[in-house]
This record gives sequence, structure tokens and C-alpha cells, in this order.
Amino acid sequence: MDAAARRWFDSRTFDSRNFEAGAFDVAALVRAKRCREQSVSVVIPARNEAATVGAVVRQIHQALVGPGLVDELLVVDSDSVDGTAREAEAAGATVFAAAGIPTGTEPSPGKGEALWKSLFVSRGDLIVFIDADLTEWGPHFVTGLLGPLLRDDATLLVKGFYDRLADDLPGGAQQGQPATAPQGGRVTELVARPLLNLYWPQLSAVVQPLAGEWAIRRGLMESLPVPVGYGVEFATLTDTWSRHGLDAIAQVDLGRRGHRHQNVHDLGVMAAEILATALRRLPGEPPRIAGAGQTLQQYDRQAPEGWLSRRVPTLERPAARESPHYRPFPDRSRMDP
Ligand SMILES: O=c1ccn([C@@H]2O[C@H](COP(=O)(O)OP(=O)(O)O[C@H]3O[C@H](CO)[C@@H](O)[C@H](O)[C@H]3O)[C@@H](O)[C@H]2O)c(=O)[nH]1
Ligand SMILES: O=C(O)[C@H](O)COP(=O)(O)O
Repeated sequence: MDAAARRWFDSRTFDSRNFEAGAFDVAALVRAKRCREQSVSVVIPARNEAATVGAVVRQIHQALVGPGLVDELLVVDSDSVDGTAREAEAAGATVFAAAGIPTGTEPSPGKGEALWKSLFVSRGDLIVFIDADLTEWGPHFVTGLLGPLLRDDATLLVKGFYDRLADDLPGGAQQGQPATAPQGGRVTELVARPLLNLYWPQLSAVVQPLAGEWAIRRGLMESLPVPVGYGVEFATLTDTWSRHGLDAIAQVDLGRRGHRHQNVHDLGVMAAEILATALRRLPGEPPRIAGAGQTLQQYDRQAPEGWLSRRVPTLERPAARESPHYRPFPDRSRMDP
């Protein structure tokens, strides 16, 4: 392993269960938050997650909003056509439709778009992103991610990591038996990790570079360009490293994580988005993405004429703080009790 990556792993990896006794405890985090005059937003991007978003919101609401750790709990509804917004609201979230958030830009579908737009409607100094499709997880995801940010001002970005459950893949849990090996994270293992090892070896010790559970200081997030699609995690990680160095990043072991798996054709589109995000960031003249590269052709016997033509979103939003629609300073008066 790259020596810098190894040193980083040894010094910047934490465990949400035993990070210095009490440091992940809700009461201790609330004290640290108040002492540092920080406010916290939890943002959950959700596209057609009616089946799971309610439980995710409810658990965070019950465990962390009441005690005062999370100041606002937002769901950004990313063009859902199911009852996502209704479920999220009933569980206690404030819901914004991504397409309705005024940013002066033409709406574009995608997860990155939802995260970028959340900056325009949230107020926290610290922002925690949590996926809406989680099936095995807990509120310690949020406390774990906040711990390093509330402990050390030099930490700007915290990535979660975990064993990724994949019950239906080889090595996954079968018939009630625990998994022999976590086999989840196909795009992570087949695309993101090889890319990082080849071109960003300093980041090769980030255990889950694509984790959808991460926390970031607003001052950093508002300064970064954001791919509208699934490139958002890869971009945030590599851009934070190139602008602020390795020690601005920390990672936290959150245990185990289960989520809804996408099929391999859908993951193909995600992989293409991550490749486009990475190619754009390679040193030197960025290779042009040909017009036709914006679609991915996938063979499918059932499709008309045998081929699916999938759009690959490669658009990136400029740093939010460059937008005249962006309010740069959180309105703390509305957040502190
Ligand atoms: O257009 C979209 C697509 C997804 N989502 C939401 O984003 C989250 C993650 O999306 P998902 O389709 O579940 O992604 P995964 O297959 O789980 O992909 C992994 O890898 C992605 C690429 O890095 C990350 O963005 C994900 O968070 C991470 O879990 C979920 O809450 C989705 O509802 C949106 O809000 N808008
Ligand atoms: O992060 C990933 O690699 C994708 O979310 C795919 O995950 P899965 O293989 O566990 O479905």
C-alpha cells in the first residue's frame, strides 16, 4: 500500500463503537456542538424510496433530533413517483422537491443534484448525508460521522465504512447464516477502488469511497463542484484530497450496512458516471467525453431492437457559493434553542 495511505489509515480511521470513551455519545456530541457553536443538518436524498425512507427518518428523528444533536432533518425528494415525500414527512422530515429548489439552473435528475440543491435549503454548519434505502444501519451512523468533525477543526470530510451485506451474492448470508464475506459494493470494488489505486494511491485506504453516508463542513461542500449523478462521492473525495490534503479526511467504521441492491445494468450507468468523473480529474488535459459517450448501450433481448440506450449524466454543477441564489451563511438564530 502507498505509504501515505497507510499512515493515513492508521491515524485517521475511527470506530463508531469505541472512539475514545464517550466521544460518540449523543450527550457528549451535543456539548461539543454547542461549545463549538456548530449546527447540524442531516440530508437524505431519496428517489422512489417509499418502502424505507420513513424508517430511516423516524429513527434519526427519535434518537437525535429530540436530544438536540440534529438541528434539521431534511429529505430531498429526487423526482419520486411513489409516496416517498408523504412517508418522509409523516416520519418527521422536512421535505423539499429537488426540482422545486430555486437555484437558477434547469433541473437535472440525479443524486448529486439532490445533494447540491440541499445546500440551498439547509442551514447547518455540518452536513450529514444518509441514503434513504438503508435496511440495516442505525443512528450511530450519524453520531459516528459527526464525531471526528466535532472533535477536530482540521477535519473537513468524514467517510463512513462498513461491511456491505449482499445476501444474494456468493459469500453473502444464506438461510439465516451470517455472510462468510461481505460481497456488496460491486461498483466500489470493480470501478472506484481500481481507479483510486491506479491514479489516487494516497486515497487507496479509504475503505468505502462510494459510501452514501458521509459528513462534511458546509464551507467545504459549498466550495466544490458537484456532479449531478452518482459521481458526487468520487468527486467530493478526490477534490477534498487535491485541495486540502489527506489529513482533512477521516473515516469511521459504522459496522454493517444493508441496502436495496440495484441490478447490474443500472450499476453499469453508475460505473460510467464514476469513470467520467474520474477522467475529468486526471492530471493534464482532461480527455473529452465524446457526444456518444453520454449514452451507454446495453444489450437486452427484451428491449426493442435488442438494445437499451441509457443516458449517462456527466454534467457538474459549479460550487454552490458561486451561485447568486445561494445564502452563504447559515441562519443560526433559527437553529439554536
Ligand atoms: O436520482 C437519484 C438516484 C438516487 N437517489 C438517492 O440516493 C441514495 C443512493 O442511491 P442508490 O441508488 O441507493 O445508490 P447505491 O446503488 O446504493 O450506490 C452507492 O454508490 C453511489 C455512487 O457513489 C452512492 O451515491 C450511493 O450513496 C451508494 O450507496 C438513495 O437514497 C436514493 O434514493 C436520489 O436521490 N436521486
Ligand atoms: O457502492 C456500490 O458499489 C453500489 O452501491 C453497488 O452495491 P451492491 O453491489 O452492494 O449492490
